[in-house]
Amino acid sequence: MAIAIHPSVDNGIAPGRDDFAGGTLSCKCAQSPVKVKLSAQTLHNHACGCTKCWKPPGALFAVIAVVPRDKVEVVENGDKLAIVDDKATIQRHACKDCGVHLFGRIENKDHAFYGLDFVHTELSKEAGWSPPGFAAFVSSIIESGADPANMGAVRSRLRELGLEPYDCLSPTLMDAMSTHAAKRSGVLKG
Ligand SMILES: N[C@@H](CCC(=O)N[C@@H](CSCO)C(=O)NCC(=O)O)C(=O)O
Ligand SMILES: [Zn+2]
Ligand SMILES: [Zn+2]
Repeated sequence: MAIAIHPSVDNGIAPGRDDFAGGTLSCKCAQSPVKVKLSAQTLHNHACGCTKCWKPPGALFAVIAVVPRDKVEVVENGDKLAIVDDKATIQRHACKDCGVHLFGRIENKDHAFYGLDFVHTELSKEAGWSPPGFAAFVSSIIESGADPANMGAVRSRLRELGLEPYDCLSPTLMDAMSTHAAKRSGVLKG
């Protein structure tokens, strides 16, 4: 049996829709779920193996994308949200009852990704979200208890799904972070 990565990718990855303009995320509470409206398509969707991103029960990876923060609006039951760790770079706003993360926000204005919120589009009923394109922080699954001896098989399965595995972010995103740092230090002009 193939290694289960995440329920939204294990049976094939649904394609995105070019004209897709957003949808509503709901937490897992049967009563009074928290709802967050996203008024844009997401970007840079990826599987993430880090210990901090929310994963559904049994999943090895989270699936997480970004969306401009001004396109994110809490529309129902926002009083149930609390920040998981206010010292983290990404402040994850989670439902206090079911534990689902509705959005993760960077408040540091100097961060390369300031202005983008992190979201899990599997929490929406709408179809057409951008599909995940790579896997980040793959080695980090060991920090959540995955068997180090199984990492070859995990990386093979990710490649089979078209999710190139990296142990940090993708080269595109790492280049964006380093470009931001080089501009801030003055090494790069412009
Ligand atoms: N080994 C650590 C890595 C955690 C980590 O650096 N996670 C990244 C990616 S999260 C979305 O892709 C990150 O930027 N974290 C900042 C934060 O979470 O605040 C681990 O697994 O914990
Ligand atoms: Zn909830
Ligand atoms: Zn993560």
